[in-house]
Amino acid sequence: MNSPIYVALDTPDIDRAKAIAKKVQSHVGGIKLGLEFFMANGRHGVHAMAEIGLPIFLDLKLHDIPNTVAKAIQALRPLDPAILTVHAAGGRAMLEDAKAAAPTGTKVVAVTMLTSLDDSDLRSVGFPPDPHEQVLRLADLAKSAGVDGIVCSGAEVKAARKAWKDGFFVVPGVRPKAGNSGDQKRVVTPRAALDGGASVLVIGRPITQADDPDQAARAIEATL
Ligand SMILES: O=C(O)c1cc(=O)[nH]c(=O)n1[C@@H]1O[C@H](COP(=O)(O)O)[C@@H](O)[C@H]1O
Repeated sequence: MNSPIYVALDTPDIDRAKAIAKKVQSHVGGIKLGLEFFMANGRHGVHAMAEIGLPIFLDLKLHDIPNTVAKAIQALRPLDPAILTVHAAGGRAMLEDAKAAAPTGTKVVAVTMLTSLDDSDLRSVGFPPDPHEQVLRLADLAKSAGVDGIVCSGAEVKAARKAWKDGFFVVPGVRPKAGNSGDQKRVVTPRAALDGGASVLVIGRPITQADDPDQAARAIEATL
C-alpha cells in the first residue's frame, strides 16, 4: 500500500526541496508544494519536482471570485497535480467552477478551517467559535458543490468522514509527539488522524526539520 504521508516541502530553495524529497521518497506517498515553494519557483519548479516521480499536491489555497479561481486553475492545468487546494469559504459557485476547471484526474479539496486557528481566532474573524461546527458546515458545502474532499484537522475528520463516506480527507497539523506544535493549534498524532478517517496526512516540519528526515519519515510510517 502507498504511504498516506505527503511531505510538505515548505521552502523557497528548490535544491533543498529536491534533496529532502529524494531522502524520504521511499517512506512517503507524495510531495506537497505550497505557496512558499511556488512563489519562488513557479511552474518550472513544480515540473522539476515532478521528475522525482511522486504525486504532487499543489497547495495554493485559492480563494477569489469564481472567474478568477477558474482561470487560475486553467492556467495550472499543464501541471496536472494529483491534489489542488481552494478555500471552502470562497463559496459554492467558486467551488463548482474550481472543480470544473481542474484536470479530470486532479482531486480538488476545500480547506475548511486552518489547523493554525482555534476557538478564539474564529471569534475574532466573526465566525461562531466552534471549529467542529464550522468544519462540518463547510464540509457539507464542499460536498454539495461537487469537489472531491476537504482539508480539516484530525480533531474533526471522524465526524466529517461519517457525513461524507466517499470523501477525500486531507489532514495537516499532525505531530508524532506532544509538544513542539509551533503555529499549529488543532493537532493530533498521525495514527489518530488515520483512525479518524484521513485519506492523506500532510507532514512538514516533523520530517523536514529533523536531523535525519529519512529516519523521521520512517519512524512516523512505522506508527501507521
Ligand atoms: O492545506 C494545507 O495543507 C494546510 C491546511 C491547514 O489547515 N493547515 C496546514 O498546516 N496546512 C499545510 O500543512 C503543512 C503543515 O506543515 P507542518 O506544520 O510543518 O507539518 C503546511 O504546508 C501548511 O501549509
